[in-house]
Amino acid sequence: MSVIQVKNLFKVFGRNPSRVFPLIEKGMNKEEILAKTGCTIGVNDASFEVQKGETFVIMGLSGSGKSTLVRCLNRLISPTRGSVIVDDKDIMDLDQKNLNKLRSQKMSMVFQHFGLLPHKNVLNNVAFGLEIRGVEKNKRYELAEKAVKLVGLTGYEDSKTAELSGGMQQRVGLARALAADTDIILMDEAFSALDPLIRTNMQDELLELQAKMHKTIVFITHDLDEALKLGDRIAIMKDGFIEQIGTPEDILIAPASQYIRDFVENVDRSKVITAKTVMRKPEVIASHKDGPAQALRQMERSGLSTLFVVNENREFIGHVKIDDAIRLSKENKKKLDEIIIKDAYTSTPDTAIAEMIPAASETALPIPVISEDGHFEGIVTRASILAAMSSEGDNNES
Ligand SMILES: Nc1ncnc2c1ncn2[C@@H]1O[C@H](COP(=O)(O)OP(=O)(O)OP(=O)(O)O)[C@@H](O)[C@H]1O
Repeated sequence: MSVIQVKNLFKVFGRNPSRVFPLIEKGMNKEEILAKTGCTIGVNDASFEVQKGETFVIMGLSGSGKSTLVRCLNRLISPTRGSVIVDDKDIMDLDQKNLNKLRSQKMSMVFQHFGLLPHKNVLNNVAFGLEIRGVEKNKRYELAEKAVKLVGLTGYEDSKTAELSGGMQQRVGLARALAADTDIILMDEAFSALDPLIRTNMQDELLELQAKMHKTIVFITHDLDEALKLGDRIAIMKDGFIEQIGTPEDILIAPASQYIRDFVENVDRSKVITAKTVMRKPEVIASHKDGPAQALRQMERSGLSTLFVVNENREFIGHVKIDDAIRLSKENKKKLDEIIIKDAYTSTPDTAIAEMIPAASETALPIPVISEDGHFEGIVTRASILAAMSSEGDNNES
């Protein structure tokens, strides 16, 4: 279910912005339009939807339009054209009162430079948004304390925010958004001012929090690694345009333009590409009801020395080796059960292929991919991992 829908959104800065549209239609670019009219295109025809519970990252270099776009979502910046629908309401139709309500109850925002009140202590900063909303005192401190705990700041409630490190100040900013308990959180370069190590910690914590809370997050960053790590989907912007929207894997595997291809060239693909993308259906599998003779016939026919075994619900049971099947068949045993090896390495569809590399190298066997409910989804081979890791596997002509 989409909670934010952005349709053909434009933001043009400067006087009389409407004169820019015929020039855009003529195909003039941002620089030409700036030279001719003095107007700057901040966002150029952006359209996308953000799904409930999704972390949607907007990524691009400095000046590409990310901040402008995210500020159009809560009308901190007024779009020149287009619409932003939040929960079925066009935010352009809201009066000031309802707009304030949207910002305090529906979409909170975490800023790069924290936006805290330096003379107030941590708890009061976190409770501040609730105070504005008129939440009764006991309740707002209860909610604020809960949020402080969530971001790991217990014990610092009485500290002045100005005395805290950058990382801790950003935790306060995040706690404030969490205390407000809005469904949507907009995060504008929220981790960009932090030292690398603290930044990585904050990213990990956001992922952990998000796994529990399932907020809808729009996260702005100029950092590709951060985008790939946090985003369920990523929109990459250039000169106000959205060049591509896709999952991290989509963007690495099928970059939509040369610009994106150049951008992602040096990314460690093995950390982003998952088993789901490289797996294929196993052509030959055995049923747990088969006997050793049947399994041996399957192996001979397909030239395999190992078979994966499933039950009648296609749940993965284990694998059977040819030597064991021969032994069992010589002993005239009827059931595979006693030679099924159950503790082989398996993967889930969401496992990054980087994690599978040691197992793939060690066993040289395909790795079974098992869904959460135990179903045998497919196999990943060493060759498919290697192919996915090299950009040779890309599906493009150039
Ligand atoms: N108030 C403004 N008046 C005029 N031009 C503006 C204004 N705000 C932004 N712009 C221009 O709009 C374009 C997009 O800027 P924006 O700040 O959204 O980019 P960004 O991708 O967020 O960059 P950064 O990461 O540097 O903040 C830029 O060309 C910028 O110069």
